[in-house]
Amino acid sequence: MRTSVIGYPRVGNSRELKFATEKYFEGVLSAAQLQETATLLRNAHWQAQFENGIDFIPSNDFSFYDNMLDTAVLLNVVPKRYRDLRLEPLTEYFAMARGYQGVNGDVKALAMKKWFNTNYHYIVPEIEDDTEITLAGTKPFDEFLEAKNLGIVTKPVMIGAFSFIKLTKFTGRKTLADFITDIIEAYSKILIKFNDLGVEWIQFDEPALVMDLTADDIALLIRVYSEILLAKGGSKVLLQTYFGDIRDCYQEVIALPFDGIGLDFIEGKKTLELVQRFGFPADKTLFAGLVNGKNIWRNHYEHTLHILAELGKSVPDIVLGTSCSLLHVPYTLKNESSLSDEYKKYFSFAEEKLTELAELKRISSSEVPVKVSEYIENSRLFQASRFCPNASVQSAVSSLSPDDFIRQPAFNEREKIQQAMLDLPLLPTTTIGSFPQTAEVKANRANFKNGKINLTQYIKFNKEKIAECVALQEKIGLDVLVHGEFERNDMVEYFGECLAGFLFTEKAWVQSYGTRCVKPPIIWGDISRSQPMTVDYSVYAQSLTTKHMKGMLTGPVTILNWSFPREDISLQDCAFQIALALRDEVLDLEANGIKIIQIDEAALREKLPLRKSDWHREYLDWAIPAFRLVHSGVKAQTQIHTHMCYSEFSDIIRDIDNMDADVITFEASRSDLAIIDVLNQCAFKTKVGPGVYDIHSPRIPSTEEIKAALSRMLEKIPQENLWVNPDCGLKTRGNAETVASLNNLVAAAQEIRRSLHNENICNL
Ligand SMILES: Nc1nc2c(c(=O)[nH]1)N[C@@H](CNc1ccc(C(=O)N[C@@H](CCC(=O)N[C@@H](CCC(=O)N[C@@H](CCC(=O)O)C(=O)O)C(=O)O)C(=O)O)cc1)CN2
Ligand code: MET
Ligand SMILES: [Zn+2]
Repeated sequence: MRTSVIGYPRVGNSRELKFATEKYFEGVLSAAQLQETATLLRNAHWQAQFENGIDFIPSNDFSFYDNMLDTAVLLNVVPKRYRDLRLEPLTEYFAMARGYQGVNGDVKALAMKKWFNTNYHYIVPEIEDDTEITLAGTKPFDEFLEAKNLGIVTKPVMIGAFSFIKLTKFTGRKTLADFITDIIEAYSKILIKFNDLGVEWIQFDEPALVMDLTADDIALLIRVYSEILLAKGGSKVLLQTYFGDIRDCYQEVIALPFDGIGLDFIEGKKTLELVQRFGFPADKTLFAGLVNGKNIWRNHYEHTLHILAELGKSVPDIVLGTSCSLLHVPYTLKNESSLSDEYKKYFSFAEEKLTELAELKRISSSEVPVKVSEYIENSRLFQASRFCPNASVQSAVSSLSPDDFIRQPAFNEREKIQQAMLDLPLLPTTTIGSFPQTAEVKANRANFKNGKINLTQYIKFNKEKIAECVALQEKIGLDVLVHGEFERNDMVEYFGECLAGFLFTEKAWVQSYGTRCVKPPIIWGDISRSQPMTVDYSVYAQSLTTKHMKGMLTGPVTILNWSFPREDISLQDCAFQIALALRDEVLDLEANGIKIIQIDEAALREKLPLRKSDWHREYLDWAIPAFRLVHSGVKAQTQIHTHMCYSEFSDIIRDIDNMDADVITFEASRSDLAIIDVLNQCAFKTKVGPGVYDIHSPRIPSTEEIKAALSRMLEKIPQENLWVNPDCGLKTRGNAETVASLNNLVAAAQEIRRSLHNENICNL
């Protein structure tokens, strides 16, 4: 049996790519130096896979920012506004990813969206009417040759044409029909080029096939591949799917002239059934995704070998692989020196997953698999229960009643009470919570962790930063203030560290977007709160100002979705455990005089099942109640805010309203305010702060630009319901651009307020 990896992490075992790229952005490293780091990383990643005897090692999975963006650039899908900047190729590439503000012009970044149900984000390509789609680059070919020169034969991977089309925006009058021939031709040229290079296998990633597909989608899939595959020559083509099963197109896919088909047996609930029911062609290779590419738990060999045996009954040629790219897991447990082996033996990061593939290959080739020592050792891990339960947490969850999920009084009644109590101006201005996590803020935390400073010194520094931040916000003229989140490494990891039931890693970084990484905590046991987590800092911040200070918490669904969850209890139970812990925190904040409390549910949309039929039953029916459980105990006077990143929620807008928050802020600027129409159509009751500028870019928005955004919002949103705020937290930004942007935001709000005031008087 052979083994395959769909994709490998690229940020570097010690985040080398992140640091090099950020230094390149600062002008400290040259493009050539950045390229050198990239080369070293690619080599190291191929080497690690080679040493584990992986038979199908990916190339072209490397990216300086994102693979969708790479594909767009390769296909010449570069919008005119970036081409007009006349920049060097690498600078133009980063201008699309992050925006550009410099001597050559001022252009916003392309939109960024969640990559299916992961915390990774991709750049949304834009095809304009005059876009000339053609093969315009050499990256996949160069990287194949680079590996070949090291003596490693790789399987180049590309985002497949179907997924590329589905995730790309057509911005002009023309539609897909006007471009399809060119897209097919460009992909055909890619195949011809691979064929010329003597590539044995090419992998086309088609995760979009696990979504609900229409008849038109299926027709498109068939057309695209019937034509592209005519060009494959001697090379073999693997159609790789992941993040679910391909129930809507399985029969069509197996009838197409692919040489291999990659299926996900982890998230694909129906994958095994599909293969058994409809069969698998004898002339094709099945790439069976059985080593989980998303979780960090050891693979259960007995289970995996059982599925392989089942498949073996009807499929002659099977390659064992990962269920998706390993991009979504950290590099290696070898970096973890504090975590005890008692825990570590249950975990498997990317490198350990390579070992698992190697071990499974060895075991399955043995005469008596159950006698192989690795098999025996693995079985032992799964025999005993490893969790130590917390009876009081479990009983609190099981005794929840429907009333615990309902806040009283109803929205309309408390809206009036809050209006009188809070005395806010029209179009109140606020921020999402975090202020820049500057080098000194990170260094303070690093020094405390390394024992260079003590707890008192650590807290003193954070309080000084809070005081500066409050003074700054007052100077800028914001209405509702925040403490700035200087004590938080990350909005999820911080709460994980405060709550019982979580485990932590030191270096287990996973890429989220561009150079930004997260270190998801691991849920090990039942979750509980042993002491207040945010009250001291919030109360201190409130003591410095007469304006309202927002308490700031991360919601239960987001904490769960951005952690590595345990797999022995349901996600619902886990979310309710977290919700109960946060509920106590909310009540403590309220009891200590905090009048506005924000409970971020940044990741609520992320784990919405990819298929509509699963949305409510499998997810929303517990996720929305988990949020409600956190805030249902507060008084009418207390205003509950929530925040969601990426406003891809038009299709679940009712559920969002049903979270029953008083105010929601969300990302809107980078997706062109598209959500505003939806809010209007569905008579959304919650007050809204659609972000007026993009914080993922260092670009400073002008006052005029923000005023234009607000004017557009006011066409659809009643003025008394509108808040003014950036898209998301400011932690990734620098101080200078933050102050400039917020000054413009407040100026824009004040000007619009004045014109509304005059209008309101005229209307009297
Ligand atoms: N979990 C999560 N997912 C999310 C978001 C989020 O905020 N959190 N936001 C959305 C966008 N995604 C984002 C993901 C990461 C970051 C981000 O800023 N990450 C930071 C790391 C944040 C962090 O954990 N910082 C730690 C560790 C900092 C660090 O690198 N320390 C150095 C040493 C200290 C120094 O730099 O001086 C080290 O460990 O080597 C801290 O501050 O304590 C980064 O990549 O740079 C932002 C947005 C969606 N998904
Ligand atoms: C990714 S959502 C971020 C919310 C958080 N309160 C912050 O401002 O950083
Ligand atoms: Zn956000």
